[in-house]
Amino acid sequence: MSGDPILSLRGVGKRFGPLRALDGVDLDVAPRSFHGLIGPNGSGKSTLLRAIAGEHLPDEGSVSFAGEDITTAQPARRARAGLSIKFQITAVLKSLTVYDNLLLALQAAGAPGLGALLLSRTRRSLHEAVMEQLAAFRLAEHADTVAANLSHGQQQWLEIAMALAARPRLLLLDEPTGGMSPEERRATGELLQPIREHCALVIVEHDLDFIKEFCDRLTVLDGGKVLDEGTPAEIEGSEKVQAVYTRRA
Ligand SMILES: Nc1ncnc2c1ncn2[C@@H]1O[C@H](COP(=O)(O)OP(=O)(O)OP(=O)(O)O)[C@@H](O)[C@H]1O
Repeated sequence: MSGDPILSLRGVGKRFGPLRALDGVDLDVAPRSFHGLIGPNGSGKSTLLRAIAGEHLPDEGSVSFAGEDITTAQPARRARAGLSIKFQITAVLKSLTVYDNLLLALQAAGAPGLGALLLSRTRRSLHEAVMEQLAAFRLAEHADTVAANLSHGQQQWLEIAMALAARPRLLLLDEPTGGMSPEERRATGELLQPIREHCALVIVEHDLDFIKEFCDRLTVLDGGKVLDEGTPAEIEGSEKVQAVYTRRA
């Protein structure tokens, strides 16, 4: 990898009782690169993402982000350092409009306390940023739509737009295309491309065709260990990986 990685994991382990969900995982993610985590069900992908996010602290090993050791840092400190997460569990407030959801995310990113929402001056000063971000995720024409009335795919895009509100240097996505139509899935790949200008991405996905199209590198987990790592072409040609997927198919 040329230059220092933005994210670096060494020997990360996580147990749940007797189960070793992660076992000696190493991972390096270059700045502004897209890195996919793949592997069979139960191989540890979500647990690894949660260890990076700070939702589960690892029992062993280290996690460093932008040169800072964040192995045991609270999620808020990770966010301040420039790490943002969108998980499968929705963060969208469904009774609010699309516009107000994104406004809240921008205010939470820039100003402490939600009371600022009541200040119309704050709303005005953020209007351009809200509309720009909505346009980037094909949601501008739905600004006044109540979030509950969006399609499933549009709700996912709104969540991603919200997770990007703080201009993070690394975004973590856990199966963002789950439940999407093929067209929404393709569009998601396109909508994520421009974030490369300022942000790296670590993404968990089951859809191999989707992930190999737009990730620079892939890490394959199996039984909590790294089975292989490489470019999508290298992983596609990996006999170890093929053996695991054939075994589970
Ligand atoms: N909070 C928890 N408590 C106990 N066991 C857990 C917990 N979270 C995950 N596990 C177990 O750890 C292992 C790895 O789970 P994880 O969800 O990380 O896998 P995954 O690769 O993301 O799977 P999937 O593709 O099905 O989402 C599984 O055996 C799972 O049952």
